[in-house]
Amino acid sequence: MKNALIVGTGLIGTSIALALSKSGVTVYLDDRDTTAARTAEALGAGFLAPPPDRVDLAVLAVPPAHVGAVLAVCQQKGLAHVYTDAASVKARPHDEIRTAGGDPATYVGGHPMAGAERSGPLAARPDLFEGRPWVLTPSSQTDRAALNQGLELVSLCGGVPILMDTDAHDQAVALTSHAPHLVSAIMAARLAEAQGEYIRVSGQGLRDVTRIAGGDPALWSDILTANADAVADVLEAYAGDLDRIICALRAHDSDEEPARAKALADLEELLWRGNRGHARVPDKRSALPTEFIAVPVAVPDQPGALARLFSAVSGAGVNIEDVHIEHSLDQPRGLVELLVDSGSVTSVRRLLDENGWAWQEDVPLV
Ligand SMILES: NC(=O)C1=CN([C@@H]2O[C@H](COP(=O)(O)OP(=O)(O)OC[C@H]3O[C@@H](n4cnc5c(N)ncnc54)[C@H](O)[C@@H]3O)[C@@H](O)[C@H]2O)C=CC1
Ligand SMILES: O=C(O)C(=O)Cc1ccc(O)cc1
Repeated sequence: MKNALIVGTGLIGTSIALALSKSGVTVYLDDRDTTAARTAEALGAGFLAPPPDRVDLAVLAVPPAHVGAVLAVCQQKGLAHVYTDAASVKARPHDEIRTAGGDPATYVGGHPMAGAERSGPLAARPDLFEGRPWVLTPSSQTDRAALNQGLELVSLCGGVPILMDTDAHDQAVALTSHAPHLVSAIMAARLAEAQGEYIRVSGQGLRDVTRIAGGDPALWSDILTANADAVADVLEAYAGDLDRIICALRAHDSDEEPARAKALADLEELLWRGNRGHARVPDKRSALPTEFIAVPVAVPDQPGALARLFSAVSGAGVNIEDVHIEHSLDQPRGLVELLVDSGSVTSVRRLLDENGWAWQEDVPLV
């Protein structure tokens, strides 16, 4: 791929543009919000100018409801040889392409399974898609060349391609992304009016399960309404579990021994099933080929402490594959887990010792 056009320079479009520019692709930027497009250009994502000739690929990183119409306009102008999008739902945009007068042959649907709860170009990162699944949804009308260009895009962004049909994609993300987003919002919504005194008593777990509730409500209502039936099916299954658990909690101190036993069995069954489901959630580690070790390090809650830690470790050319930070509110320190290649652990520990960092026993992750 020599050149590309990104339409929609928010979080996802700018992240794709940054990754492509880093790989030497000439990137042109377009957004109906000129501030977003200028910001993306200032970040080094590409050029805010119409492409002088037809580009190899146009990526439409606009909200799902806009994909069909934007594609039809871009195709009418002949801006690119091939088109893809990044929308979190696939069946409805695909149908809308036909009604908007678009050509399905030069289009392959796409959905990178990476993002954030923040929107806009300032939240973008060139490594956002590194090791992450990226679904492509070619239809029977998609040209082979369009699929190949989509695969090249995924590869240039460091993603892991997964081919699916649009309905299977939408059912999958209802389970893994859309219904979980709503549950996160339901939990966070309970806190909106709660007493401040209660909110103070919050642990890291609450932060984990409510993080995605910070997402843009306008974008998420577009996503959820475009996949409404599949999301409602998953919520009904959650409701079944909730009903059973409410009954179990109400019956746990019943006078009847069989009722107490059933209540406990129902509660434990859900908790064990939860453990099994949690163990199946893939993360970056499972997409990476080598064995990684987590090295936990105590880090003081001081300005510049993280920067000093990273520069100490990267001194030996060690690549930090991932970082988990456990903040302890009201504590003068946090725990930072550095994820490194097993072959680098000895040098990492030596560097930490030499620079006065307290590390704990390493934990093999795979
Ligand atoms: N936020 C996330 O974590 C993820 C989002 N996605 C999908 O990526 C797409 C973009 O989402 P974000 O980057 O998060 O949103 P964003 O709000 O950060 O960026 C969207 C951009 O599209 C522009 N835009 C809207 N309509 C337009 C139009 N008709 N023509 C030109 N520009 C237009 C907006 O001005 C905005 O700058 C959405 O379809 C979303 O479903 C996919 C994966 C993750
Ligand atoms: O913030 C996160 O962790 C996400 O999982 C973001 C995300 C949001 C929407 C998508 O369609 C895909 C990924």
